Amino acid sequence: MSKTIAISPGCLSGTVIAPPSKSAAHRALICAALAKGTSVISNIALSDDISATLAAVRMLGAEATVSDGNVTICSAGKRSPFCGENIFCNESGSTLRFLIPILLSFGGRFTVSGRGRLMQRPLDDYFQIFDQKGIQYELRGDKLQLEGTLLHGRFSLAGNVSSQYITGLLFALPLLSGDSEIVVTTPVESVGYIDMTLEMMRRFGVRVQAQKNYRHFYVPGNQTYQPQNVTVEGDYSQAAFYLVANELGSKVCVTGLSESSSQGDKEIVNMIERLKKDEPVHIVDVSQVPDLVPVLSVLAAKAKGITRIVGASRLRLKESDRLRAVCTELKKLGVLIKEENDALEICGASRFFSAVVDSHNDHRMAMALAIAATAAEGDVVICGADSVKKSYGNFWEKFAELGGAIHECQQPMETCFK
Ligand SMILES: O=C(O)C1=C[C@@H](OP(=O)(O)O)[C@@H](O)[C@H](O)C1
Ligand SMILES: C=C(OP(=O)(O)O)C(=O)O
Repeated sequence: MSKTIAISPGCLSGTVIAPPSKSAAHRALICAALAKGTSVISNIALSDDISATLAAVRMLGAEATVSDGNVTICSAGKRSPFCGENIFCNESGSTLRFLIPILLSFGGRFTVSGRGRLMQRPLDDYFQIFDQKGIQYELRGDKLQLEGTLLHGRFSLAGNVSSQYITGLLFALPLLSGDSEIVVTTPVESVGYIDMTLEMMRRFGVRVQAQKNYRHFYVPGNQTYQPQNVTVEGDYSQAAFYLVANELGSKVCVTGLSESSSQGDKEIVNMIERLKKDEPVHIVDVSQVPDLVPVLSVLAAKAKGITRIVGASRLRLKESDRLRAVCTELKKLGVLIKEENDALEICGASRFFSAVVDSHNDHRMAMALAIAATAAEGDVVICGADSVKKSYGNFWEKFAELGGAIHECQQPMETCFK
């Protein structure tokens, strides 16, 4: 049975260390697995997504030992072709899309699988590449069977569905026996994530030339990842929950964030400043920072004026259809909000009423609703609250440590209201 949590209104206060960046952790673990030698990746939190990548790293042939938030990875940097292995990615889009080209660089026959919504999230740009490159594939339910070997050459794909395809190719192509290029056929969204990939690859000694505003990448082949020790920096997309809570009256000091970070989600700091301005309409383009939308919507509901969150079409392709989920759940709290194809329009100065809301099995929804609950006028009950473990396993413990008034509910739901 999934967890249901009731939250009584009240501000949070205290200090919290931003959890390690999930995006940086995926990248560091993968680069370490591709390097020949020993790398130590420090400040790792074993969320479900990172655990999935860690398991995949072991399937790449690396030994990985976890101790006290540090992962020591000892790898030969390569493995023999696969013969029927299954790589389970749980619900992690990053794990799935980053790993597919890497696994194909070793070649053979294997399955990648997932659960929840994962295998329904788009893979079409990869399928088009497979059709062109003679890689066999069959998607059946939660399992994708693959057979073939990735060869160097020219790869073209769209830039507005998921940057994770580009990251996956960038990781794999330097391992191939000749040079490659990636041609991106539409303007690139989520550029900050590509920067994080290129930065991590540079740290592991691998070079790529990004050209024409990320529409073209030249990737020399025959490169070798060099082992590296990396400390994963704090996560701005998670810090965003506390930073927004502060705008709703809380006093949380978030430590462990790097001001020089290449995380696109650092933009939350500027977005908060913009929404403080007394303007009738705020237009916020989220095409580079999709993960901020659930909590940004909570902020917009309390800001002055109307906020239009635009450039948000890919939000429908995440753990939930996040445009539908945000709209449905904020409406239950009493917010005037409208969903469009690729946008949300939110009326500010809203009151949040007592309600039973649902996370849609989406960690960022659960956490955004928890922040809304701190400023509500009565208890808010969140169903599917354990979805937070996808990215932030101890979110509820931290929330309680900061003074969040939560209690776990037993069914039936009415017992949740005190
Ligand atoms: O590369 C990454 O680490 C990520 C890229 C983004 O996905 P898209 O590029 O598919 O928008 C983001 O939503 C996801 O949480 C993490
Ligand atoms: C979309 C997310 O992750 P992923 O794509 O890796 O599942 C997320 O963390 O919000």
